Amino acid sequence: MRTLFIDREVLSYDEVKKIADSLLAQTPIRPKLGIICGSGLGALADIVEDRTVIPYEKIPGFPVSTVPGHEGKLVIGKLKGKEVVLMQGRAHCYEGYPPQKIAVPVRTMKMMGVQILFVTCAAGGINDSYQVGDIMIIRDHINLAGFAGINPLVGMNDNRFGERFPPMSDAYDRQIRALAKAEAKRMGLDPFVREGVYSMMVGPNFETVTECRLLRLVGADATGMSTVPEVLVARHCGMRVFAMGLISNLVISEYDVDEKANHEEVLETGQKRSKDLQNLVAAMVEKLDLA
Ligand SMILES: O=P(O)(O)O[C@@H]1C[C@H](O)[C@@H](CO)O1
Ligand SMILES: Nc1nc2[nH]cnc2c(=O)[nH]1
Repeated sequence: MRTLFIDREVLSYDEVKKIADSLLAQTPIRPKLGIICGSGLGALADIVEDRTVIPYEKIPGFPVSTVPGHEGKLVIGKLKGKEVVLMQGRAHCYEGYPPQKIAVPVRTMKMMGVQILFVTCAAGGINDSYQVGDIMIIRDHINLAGFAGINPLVGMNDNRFGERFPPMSDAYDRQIRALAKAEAKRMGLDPFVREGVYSMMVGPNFETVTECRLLRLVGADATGMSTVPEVLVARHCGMRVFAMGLISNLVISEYDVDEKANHEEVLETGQKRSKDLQNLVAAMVEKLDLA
């Protein structure tokens, strides 16, 4: 097969299948739902029962998280009686991983039987009406990293994973977003729940003031350093996707002010909102049809 330079990071269909089979051999659970926990949001794993926990280091081919707030464990078990596989933390491109490597856990989940993927992240609020602690249901994204060629689908395409040119106009499942809004309302969380557009920069630095202003101009409501590669790969392999970002901080969009974005605030906000996120995810999972 002709190789592009990134192909050394692309695990083949058979290699991913091998990882999935070895994980399934360690548990009686057959997950249909996958969940990825963003920065400081790993407490979602606390509501998973009957669990098998496998550190990413023990899974050959998995990218290992290196940043605080990402435990780096795969948790397989039951949530509200439904069989799930949850990633307690993720790896990011800014840690030095090519996006093709970020794709590995998502494709592994698909081969384990996952049909629906929930993705969570921490994000900086750009929309003027957003406040720290808001939960933004992601309606669409802007793949700014993709504008610079950083896209996990770049490289030879194996049609067994998915088609060469996947559409992305319907990336975020309308029905599941409606379910999230309905459940948030029922639980009285609606004053904090928004729906908006997420933009992905690679990071690891937070944005400059002018970058924030640019992002606002192009229609982004919140910005982060993850989620998009996972969503692209999940849609490529035919999963339904739901994603939400916790507005962990507000971006700095005024020149010459003293405030600065920082990772400590991101983790603190995650802790404060962790119960609400757990409850919202649990309520949604209870109602999801995972036949
Ligand atoms: O994994 P997520 O996207 O939740 O993490 C965000 C982006 C950076 O990793 C970190 C910055 O504080 O939070
Ligand atoms: N790029 C970016 N990522 C974040 N993750 C959490 N907050 C932020 C932010 O303000 N900017």
